Amino acid sequence: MSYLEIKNLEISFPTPKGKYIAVRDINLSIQKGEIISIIGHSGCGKSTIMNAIGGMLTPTGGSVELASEKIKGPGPDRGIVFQNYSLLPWLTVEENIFQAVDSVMSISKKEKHEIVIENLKMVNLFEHKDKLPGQLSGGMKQRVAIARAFAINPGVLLLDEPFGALDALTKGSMQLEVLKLWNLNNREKTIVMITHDIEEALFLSDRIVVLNNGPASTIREIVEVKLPRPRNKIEIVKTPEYIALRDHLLHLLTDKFSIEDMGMVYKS
Ligand SMILES: Nc1ncnc2c1ncn2[C@@H]1O[C@H](COP(=O)(O)OP(=O)(O)OP(=O)(O)O)[C@@H](O)[C@H]1O
Repeated sequence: MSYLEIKNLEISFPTPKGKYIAVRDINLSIQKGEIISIIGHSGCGKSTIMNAIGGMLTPTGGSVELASEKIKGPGPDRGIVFQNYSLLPWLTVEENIFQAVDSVMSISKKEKHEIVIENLKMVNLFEHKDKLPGQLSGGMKQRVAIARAFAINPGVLLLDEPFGALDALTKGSMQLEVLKLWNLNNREKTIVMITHDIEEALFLSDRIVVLNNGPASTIREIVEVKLPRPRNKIEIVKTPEYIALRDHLLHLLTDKFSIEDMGMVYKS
C-alpha cells in the first residue's frame, strides 16, 4: 500500500448546464518521499486533483487516501503552497509562520518560536523576520510560504504552481530551495507539485503525471524520471536521457498542434 493512494478519482461540479466532469479515472499510487509533478494544459484538472488531495474538494467518485486513511478535509499532515503566496498581509514574516505552527502544534510557545526561527533560517529570511509581506519581493514571499508549509512538518507538501509568478532566476533558486529542504528532511517528505514547466518537472520530479485535456480529463501517461540525484541543472540538460524525456513530454503535450513560425496552429 502506498503512502498517498488515489483510486478511481472522479470530481464533477454542478453547473447551470448540468454536471461537469472535470477529472475521472485518476489512479495514482505515490510512495513516501517521492516528488511527483502534475503537468497538462490549462483547465485539464491539475488544481482539481490537488484540491482533492488537500481535502478542499470531496471526490464525487473514488477516493484519496493518505497513510491508509481516507482524506475527508484539510489537515496538518498536508502543507500547501499556492502561486499567490497566500500570506496574511497584516502579520510579519515571523508571525505568518508562527500563526501556522501555533494552529496545529501542541507544544510550548518557546518550542513553537524555535521552529519558526529554524525555518526562517533555512530559507535565509531570518534578517527579514519583522517585515510585512508587502515589503517583500515575490521570491521572498514564496520563501515565507514554503517555510510556513515546512514548519508544520507535514508528511505531504502540495505545491500548486508555486513558482509560476516568479522570474526565471528566482524560480531557479526557489527550486533549489525546495530540494534543499527535502534533502534536510532525509527525503521523507512527499511532494506533489503542479507545474506548466517541463524543465522544472524534469529537474525536480521522480515521476511526471501528464493529464489529457478536459472535460473528463484522465491521466495520459506517467513518465518516470530516472535521472540520478543530486541533479546539476547545467549538466543534466546535456544528457541523452534528459533530452529524450524532454522530447517525449513535449510530444505528449503538443502532438495535437503543429508549431509554425508564427505560433501554434490547431490541426484537428
Ligand atoms: N467550482 C467549479 N465549478 C465548475 N467548474 C469548475 C469548478 N472548478 C473547476 N472547474 C472546471 O474544472 C476544470 C479543471 O479546472 P482546474 O482548475 O482543475 O484546471 P487546471 O488544470 O488547474 O487549470 P490551470 O492550469 O489553468 O490552473 C476546468 O474546466 C474548470 O472550469
